[in-house]
Amino acid sequence: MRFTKMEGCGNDYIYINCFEEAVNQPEKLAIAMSERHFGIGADGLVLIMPSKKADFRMRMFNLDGSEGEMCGNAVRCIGKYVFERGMTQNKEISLETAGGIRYLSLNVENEIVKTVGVDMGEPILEADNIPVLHESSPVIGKKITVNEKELAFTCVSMGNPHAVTFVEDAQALPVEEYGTLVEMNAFFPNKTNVEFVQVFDKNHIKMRVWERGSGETLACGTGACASAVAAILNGFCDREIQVSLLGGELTIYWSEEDNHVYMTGPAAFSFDGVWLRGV
Ligand SMILES: N[C@H](CCC[C@H](N)C(=O)O)C(=O)O
Repeated sequence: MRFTKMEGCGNDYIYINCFEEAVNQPEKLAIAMSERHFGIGADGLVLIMPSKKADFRMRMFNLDGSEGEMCGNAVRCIGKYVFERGMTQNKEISLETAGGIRYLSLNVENEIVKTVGVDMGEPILEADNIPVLHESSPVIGKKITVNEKELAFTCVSMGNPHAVTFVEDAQALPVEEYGTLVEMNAFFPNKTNVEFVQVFDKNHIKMRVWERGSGETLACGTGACASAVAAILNGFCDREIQVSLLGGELTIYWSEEDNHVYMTGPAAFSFDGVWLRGV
């Protein structure tokens, strides 16, 4: 089975073109391929598929085999993939995901996709729809105790669930220890992705992420959007924010006009390969 390794800000997935390859057990394949010693090594698996509702369809699986509804970094990578591999000539592309249809806008120079802008839609702030167990919406400052330390979370769904907390020093934080505890906390019926955010100024934040089903990754596109929305809701930032991640930079803009969140950032090919094991 042919595959392609791509990354967006260091958030790396294995991409399979399902117009050419058949994948029968994506959950198992995600676990096998994502494993670094017996597999390829990645944060998970992404399938590029035909769609009845949009130009293309994406399914994404975390490294533990669980399916995520949305993935911002993968959405940008798919834009680069389908354009540069001749699957479309369009620079405006619609993509069906389990979290809704997303609209991509490719910035192309000499037939190379330099960056991809994505209309990530409206952030979901109703507790029941994130979902998080909480009496009121929006969910701002929800207290969760991890290892005897109380943290306050702002909860946002970008199609997939995120819990964002603001910290003094993101670099010094025990992200793995705190991340697991929050991901698994009973307040989150579908578990959650967890973001630790340090505010530099009104237009610049740093984010580390603990991803549901994958652990700490170098970046998370939906997490960057959720963190920007949370920073704005808490009055820390203006509507255009640069998000510095361990693996790169994203620009997020939450429009007052249409309430949509817009993400712009890079996408890159790493290598093509052929998978020789089963699942
Ligand atoms: N890294 C992805 C998000 C994956 C989310 C996944 N871990 C989930 O279970 O929701 C991003 O760039 O948006």
